[in-house]
Amino acid sequence: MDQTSAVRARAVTKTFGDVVALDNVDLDVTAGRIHGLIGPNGAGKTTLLGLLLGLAIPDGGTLEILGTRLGRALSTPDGVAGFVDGPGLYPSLTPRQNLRALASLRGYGDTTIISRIPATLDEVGLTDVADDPVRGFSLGMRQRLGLAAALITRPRLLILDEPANGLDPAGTRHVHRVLTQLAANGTGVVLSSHRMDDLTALCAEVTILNTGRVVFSGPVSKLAAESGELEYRLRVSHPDVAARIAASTPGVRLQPADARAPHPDPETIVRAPVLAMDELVVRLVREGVALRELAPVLQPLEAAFLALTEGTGTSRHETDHETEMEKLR
Ligand SMILES: Nc1ncnc2c1ncn2[C@@H]1O[C@H](COP(=O)(O)OP(=O)(O)OP(=O)(O)O)[C@@H](O)[C@H]1O
Repeated sequence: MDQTSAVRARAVTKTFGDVVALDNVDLDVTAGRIHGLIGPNGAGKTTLLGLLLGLAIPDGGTLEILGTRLGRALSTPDGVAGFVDGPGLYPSLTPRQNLRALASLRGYGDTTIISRIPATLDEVGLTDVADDPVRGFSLGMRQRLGLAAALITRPRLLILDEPANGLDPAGTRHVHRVLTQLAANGTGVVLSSHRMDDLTALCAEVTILNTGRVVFSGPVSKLAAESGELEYRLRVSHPDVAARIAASTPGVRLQPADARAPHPDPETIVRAPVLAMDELVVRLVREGVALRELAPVLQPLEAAFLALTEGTGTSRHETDHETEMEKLR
């Protein structure tokens, strides 16, 4: 057994009636890394997170968490914490009381855990509202408290479902810092999210699920490299000259400008592999065209995600819906 493995899933399958939510899924998460889990709606992410948290049992395959193979019992594996479908909180209690209650519910009512409550609330930025009822909290504040409830047990594997949901930019940065620090201290993190910017910022590795199957798993850099051509947005001092140079650079194709993104400076959109882009930039500069902005229209992770999953998302829901419609006709 690899000492650094936080999750090792092999050929995991889970079905709900006719729906195959997970189909022969392999997953490797290394201790001390943040591993992104992505997929269209209905891809099986929540189902997989639920298995890792011990909320359900796979129908087939094997699941090792922190070096221990999971049995058939429905219980959170030792060293694991987190939430799916939003954190479960008591609205009438304060954050401090919530953490006490959760600690004792999980059998962690000892003084060590209780004594960590103030520092944990501080870690997620809730000290000022530690004694206010959760009922009046915003979505972002609830998310922070959910994170605190997971952190207080000092997990070695943290499972999070859209932890930045409802957070403002400062809150998002705060949560990013907390997760990065946690991973630096050796905790493995599985982070399911639809927010590609969060995943790009935090994850070195991702697994992409589509209709219950793994369509990619590995380093984000490999995924970006495999995505081949990307669309780039250029803002330059002389757009007409830039368009002419782009059109004559091998491997570069001019694209229609993005009408949805009006901008005071006209933009040039091109599609090209990275080496052709290098050549274009060299040519622009040589011709005296100043480059003011050069950025991918879509982040490489998002582009690869769309390429791997486009047209198939929610297909099971649509099929179900169509079947229901058939019945009604
Ligand atoms: N308890 C359940 N009973 C029946 N079907 C279920 C159940 N849980 C999940 N499913 C089905 O399993 C499939 C995977 O669902 P899951 O919630 O894991 O997807 P997801 O990737 O988390 O989607 P989303 O991004 O919308 O949260 C879907 O087709 C869903 O309808």
